[in-house]
Amino acid sequence: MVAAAWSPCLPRLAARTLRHGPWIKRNLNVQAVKLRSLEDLPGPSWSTTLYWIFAKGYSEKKHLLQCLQKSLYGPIWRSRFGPFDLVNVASPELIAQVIQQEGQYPFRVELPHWKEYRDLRGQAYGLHVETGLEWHRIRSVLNPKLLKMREVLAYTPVIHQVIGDLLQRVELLRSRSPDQATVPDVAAELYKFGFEGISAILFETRLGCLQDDAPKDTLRFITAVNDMLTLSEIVVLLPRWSRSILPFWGRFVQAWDHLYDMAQKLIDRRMAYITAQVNRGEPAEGSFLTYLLSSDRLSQSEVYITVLEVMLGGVDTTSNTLSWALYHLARDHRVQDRLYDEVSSVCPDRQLPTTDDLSKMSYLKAVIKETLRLYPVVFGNGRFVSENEVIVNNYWFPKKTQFHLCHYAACHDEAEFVNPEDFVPERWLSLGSPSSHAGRATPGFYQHHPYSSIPFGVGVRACVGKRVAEMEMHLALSRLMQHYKVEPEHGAPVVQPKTRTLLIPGTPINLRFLSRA
Ligand code: HEM
Repeated sequence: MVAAAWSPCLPRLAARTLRHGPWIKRNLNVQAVKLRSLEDLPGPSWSTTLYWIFAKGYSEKKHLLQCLQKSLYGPIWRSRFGPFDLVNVASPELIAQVIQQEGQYPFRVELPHWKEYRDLRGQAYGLHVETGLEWHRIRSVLNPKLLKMREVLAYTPVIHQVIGDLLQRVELLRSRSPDQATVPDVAAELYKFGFEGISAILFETRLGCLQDDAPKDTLRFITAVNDMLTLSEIVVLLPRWSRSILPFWGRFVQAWDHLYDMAQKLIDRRMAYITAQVNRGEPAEGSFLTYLLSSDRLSQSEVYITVLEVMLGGVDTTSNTLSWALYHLARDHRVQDRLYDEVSSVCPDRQLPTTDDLSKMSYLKAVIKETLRLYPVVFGNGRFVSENEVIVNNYWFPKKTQFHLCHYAACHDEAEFVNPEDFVPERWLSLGSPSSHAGRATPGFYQHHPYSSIPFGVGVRACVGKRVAEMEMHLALSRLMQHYKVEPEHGAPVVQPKTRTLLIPGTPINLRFLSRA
């Protein structure tokens, strides 16, 4: 129903009309309509935004600020804050219109503080800071190793090993808890899982993050990621002169230094190993890093920063999504039982799921999709359309307009999803499928606009780790279900999300893992 209203034609029409100024002809029988401009957009004043962020506590609830502003101004509005002048779009139709006009080399947002740090240290810019052809060059080196299904399948054995470590870790933590079942702060444990998993793929090295005596470097890395993401939001708002008085810039630089040092150390170690192999006349065996180092398409400095950035993309995202999935499964036994039935019928007797098996687990996939709809870890994304003028919703925008894609508001919209705050994986099953739930057959329940929930983004700039993330999450969740039934801790409070660059659990999630043996 909604999908039918979505017209891919507008951007094409827009592209043609732009050359003739801010006018658009809807069809041959209708007079040309004057397009509105940036100045015509509704939106809060500077002081209102400051009031919401600092007095009303939205600084850690930016996802809810999207919903509040959408309810006040409609699906498109302008907001100004610090150095930002944003056009916010918060409906699937308008998000689609922006993405379809993003140009050949889409650009998310300028990160002057990241760029400045890289300049300070003489490092390469990397995937997030580079633009245009340079970004494309790096991305085209990564895509074959991270987005081709055949390549991603090759990472399955090592991910199974890491999941084995996770299961042992859960056992250890249960055995230490007073009720022999509770694992405190599940997100922190899954963070170590995410870190170990992505390191095993990228550095071709096991770090041992899930061991009791995890290397100190690893723990320091985890703190540095947290510091860098938190400080990044602060540093970008502060004027340069404040750096000599306030501690934030110095701490931001220190956090990046830690991250870079560790990535460099791991890559150098692996490089020494590969060089020794080659010197012995043996073929260089390995996957991701060996490919990057031997392809000669990136400089050494680019390899350091690119691997680090891919790693940063791959830790918080999968771990938080898995944490929320377990949180809801623990609270909804109907969903958990159904998931367990699916996993145990496809893989009886705790057989290790293969990727073929995963393709038969539609409910498992629906659980992850629904988790990402309720908690899109990238709750708001950006498009800085620098090459083209853009028309969205009959507004004309000049080149260099910064758009904010309000994904959280879009995927929590009642017009798009019936009872949007409920966790209902059935929404994602096809209507006719035997596993769909007849009782949910509300009109529009199974039909969503294709841009209503796009947690990984869409198009050439979409998440480069999507396939790896899905593989990790599907394998980990199916194996956790084979071993445990999860329940909330007795008297556990409701956990609300908060924003810290990403959307994350606001308080620890403690769960009871009951053995299914
Ligand atoms: C639940 C898991 C994940 C979610 C929801 C997610 C989401 C996203 C989103 C929304 C973007 C921006 C896309 C755009 O601008 O259109 C992105 C970019 C990115 N993601 Fe992910 N991601 C996840 C996991 C991963 C993993 C596992 C990796 C690493 C293997 C990764 C690496 C990256 C990188 C490097 C970028 C930047 C790509 C570029 O700028 O070209 N992500 N991700």
